[in-house]
Amino acid sequence: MSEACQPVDVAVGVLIDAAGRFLLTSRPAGKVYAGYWEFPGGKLEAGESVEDALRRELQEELGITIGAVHPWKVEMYDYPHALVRLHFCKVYDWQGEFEMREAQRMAWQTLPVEVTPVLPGTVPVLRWFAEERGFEGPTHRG
Ligand SMILES: Nc1nc2c([nH]c(=O)n2[C@H]2C[C@H](O)[C@@H](COP(=O)(O)OP(=O)(O)OP(=O)(O)O)O2)c(=O)[nH]1
Repeated sequence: MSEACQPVDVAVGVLIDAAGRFLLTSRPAGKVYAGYWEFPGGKLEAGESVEDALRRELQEELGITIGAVHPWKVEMYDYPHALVRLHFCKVYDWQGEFEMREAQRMAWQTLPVEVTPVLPGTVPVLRWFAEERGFEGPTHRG
């Protein structure tokens, strides 16, 4: 029971390209919410900072080396499987070719997001983008 109350810290990368599009990736088979679209990232390992974890995860999952990490917002989300604390960071530069090392899919998106379904814990980010960009209307389908 006590484990369920302890939040799991997750580093999440919001990659933004020169055209203002952001990168979503689908969750691989075998994970909870497989097939749902999210921003790439993963859990912090013991002793890791958010930035360290993000660099490691994006290298492992996407094969890219990221440049500066800009912390954006922190959001808690209470799933049936876990309470997560999501550390969303903006990233504007990276090196290397994208490789989907976990057989995920990737999609550069703008508002409204076309891919579906979107992970519940990802939806707030789309609202923040909408506020920043003066976008009105639904941010995603479904
Ligand atoms: N990467 C990512 N995770 C998110 C987002 N929104 C959201 O609620 N989450 C949740 C889903 C999961 O419960 C958790 C991330 O854990 P994960 O299982 O993907 O992390 P991981 O890659 O370290 O996985 P593993 O090594 O334990 O298999 O955060 C998001 O936008 N991106």
